[in-house]
Amino acid sequence: MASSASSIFIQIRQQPKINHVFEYNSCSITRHNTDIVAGSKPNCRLSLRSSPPCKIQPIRSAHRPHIGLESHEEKQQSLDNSPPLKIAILGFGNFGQFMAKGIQRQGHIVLATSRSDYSDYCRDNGMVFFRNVEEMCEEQPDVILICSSILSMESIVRAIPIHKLGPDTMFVDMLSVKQFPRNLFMEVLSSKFGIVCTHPMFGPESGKNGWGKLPFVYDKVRISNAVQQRKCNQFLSIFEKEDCEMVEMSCEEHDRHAAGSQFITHTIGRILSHLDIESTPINTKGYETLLELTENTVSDSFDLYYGLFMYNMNASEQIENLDRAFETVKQKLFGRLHDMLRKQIVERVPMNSKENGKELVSAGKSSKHGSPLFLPNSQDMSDVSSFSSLAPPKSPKKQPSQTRREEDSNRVQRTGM
Ligand SMILES: O=C(O)C(=O)C[C@]1(C(=O)O)C=C[C@@H](O)C=C1
Repeated sequence: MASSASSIFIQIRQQPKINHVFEYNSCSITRHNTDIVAGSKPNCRLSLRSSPPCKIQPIRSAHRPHIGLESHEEKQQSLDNSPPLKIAILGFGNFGQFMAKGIQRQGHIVLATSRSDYSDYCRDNGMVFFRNVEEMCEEQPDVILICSSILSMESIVRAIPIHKLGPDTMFVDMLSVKQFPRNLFMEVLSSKFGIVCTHPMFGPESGKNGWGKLPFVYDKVRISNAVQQRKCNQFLSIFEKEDCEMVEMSCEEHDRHAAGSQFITHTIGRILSHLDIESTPINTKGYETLLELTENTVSDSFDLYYGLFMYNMNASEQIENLDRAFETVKQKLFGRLHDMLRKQIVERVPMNSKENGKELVSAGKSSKHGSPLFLPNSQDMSDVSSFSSLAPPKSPKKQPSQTRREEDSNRVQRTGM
């Protein structure tokens, strides 16, 4: 049972070639080769009533789908002539709604369910909202599409009344990690169901101006027959037609790449957000990029970020890599300082002079030769944490004259270098 009575207005954008007529509670939905757009200016009006249970059925079909075609054109034509998919979205937050719009733009039927009630939104946008997943599954959707957060996927999938679904139902997820949903689907679903794991590498922010050229990753994990193949092709053609860059990739490979790219990006954005970086009157382009990155990152939920970490087995390694990289950069900086310091000591500071003491090496003081020395004193240097790997740790027993720098100086003196 659909949770709420809803009206859909169908507006046809161009003169269409009619391919199919669908019936929804005795109303016909005509599908055209061009767009079918739900909106407020109706060319025809449909009433979707909640009771008796809605059934969406093709009642006339111009062409039967033909699987196993040779040419790309033929395949595309066959897909265009196939009845639209009934795509049931589980998890209808910001991301689910964003995906639903694209799915609808490509002429497919969107059913949705979520913890929160989106019946008004769905009614206004020509989609059908179900307050519970049982009723949605009674509609026998072609595709069950998981758009939930990573953290809630398992409970959502386990709650699907699988016995109500038709054979050849395709399960698709759009989570930001891939091995976890694949393994879960394989564990929970019997072999008759098809599985495609996908990841649009964009979302409501990055895809707000269109999906063209944005990567869409997919892995056809299990396709058992021609009907599933057709549904899978039809589903993927949504993104092809939106001009996404289609990337077929295994779930393992995806997770490896995503940990080193998306997870690192979100981590840097979150680190920067803790610096409270703000716009200045003299922003460089690079800084503008950082500001934008920070803003985009923190506008995503922490759950998303935590999911990228917790459910991608490569993420911990990336955190460690990041830590090491930061240490390396610090050591490069302080190491250079150390070289400079040594040079100053070797070439310009009289080693046996009292001037070698704390007063002389303070910034701005002059050496015996009259040139200023801009070096921190030994105490300051040994306080710099990264420098400590270049100099031995401070020992309370040692006198200041016994720091590594001064030991070096003494060695230089002794060897006459
Ligand atoms: O566009 C946005 O709002 C996003 O945050 C998209 C974004 C990302 O850029 O990291 C977030 C989650 C998806 O997995 C893919 C991409």
